[in-house]
Amino acid sequence: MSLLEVTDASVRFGGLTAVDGLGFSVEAGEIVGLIGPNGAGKTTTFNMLVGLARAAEGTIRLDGRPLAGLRPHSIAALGMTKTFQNVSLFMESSVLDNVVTGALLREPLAEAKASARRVLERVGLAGVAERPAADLSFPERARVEIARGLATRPKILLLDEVMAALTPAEMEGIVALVRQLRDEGITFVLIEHHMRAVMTLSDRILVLSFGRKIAEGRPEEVARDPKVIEAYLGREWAAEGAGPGQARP
Ligand SMILES: Nc1ncnc2c1ncn2[C@@H]1O[C@H](COP(=O)(O)OP(=O)(O)OP(=O)(O)O)[C@@H](O)[C@H]1O
Repeated sequence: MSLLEVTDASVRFGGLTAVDGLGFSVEAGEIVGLIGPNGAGKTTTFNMLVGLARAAEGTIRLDGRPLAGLRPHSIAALGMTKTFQNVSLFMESSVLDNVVTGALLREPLAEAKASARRVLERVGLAGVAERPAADLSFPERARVEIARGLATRPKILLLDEVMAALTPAEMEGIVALVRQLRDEGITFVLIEHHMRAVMTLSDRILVLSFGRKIAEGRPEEVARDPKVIEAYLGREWAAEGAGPGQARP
């Protein structure tokens, strides 16, 4: 049995089908990349998985358990949570308090604080625990976002563009952190527009276009798939070759 199994899932917003008959599975210990053009349905897929968007059709199972009708906190308690697109920390709050919000899912405040400190140690941020999140560098903020997810003690953590604001050199540290966390037993699905990062990190890649899965396979297979090059990669490779990634928010 796969850790996560999605079968024929669709999400609609009025007349728009943002996720269209999607099926895929994720094995425990994998790092799976989710790529595709803007508007392809990647974030909606994550929202559907964690209970923030309702699947009109299809089934989602975590460890064999159907998630239909469950709210985000219940799904997080079962072991799946996501980070928010482009990092969305409480900037005025301390790094520690940002991470405590994740730990409070499972524990009362005093224990949650102790757990959050352990998580900050794990991601290399123990030294900045008391600082406001706004004081941190972009790579440190990406670590806090990951730490907040980790604090919920996920089996599977969905990362939504946590590297969006990073330079290629800064991404290397996050890539190494994700690998380390996977080696410690956490499964990842990541949405990322930085192709070098997603290609290096992922064991397997799913490609979405207009809400449908158009390809799936090992990074090198996906990278030479003509459908993927046409729908997405041609543009992304060209953009990366032309200069630095996205502007910082
Ligand atoms: N809450 C919503 N209400 C209506 N339409 C929505 C909503 N959320 C997303 N959509 C639409 O659903 C489609 C898929 O959007 P989604 O954000 O999932 O794409 P994405 O692949 O994550 O894009 P990006 O790479 O730009 O983040 C888009 O057409 C988007 O405009």
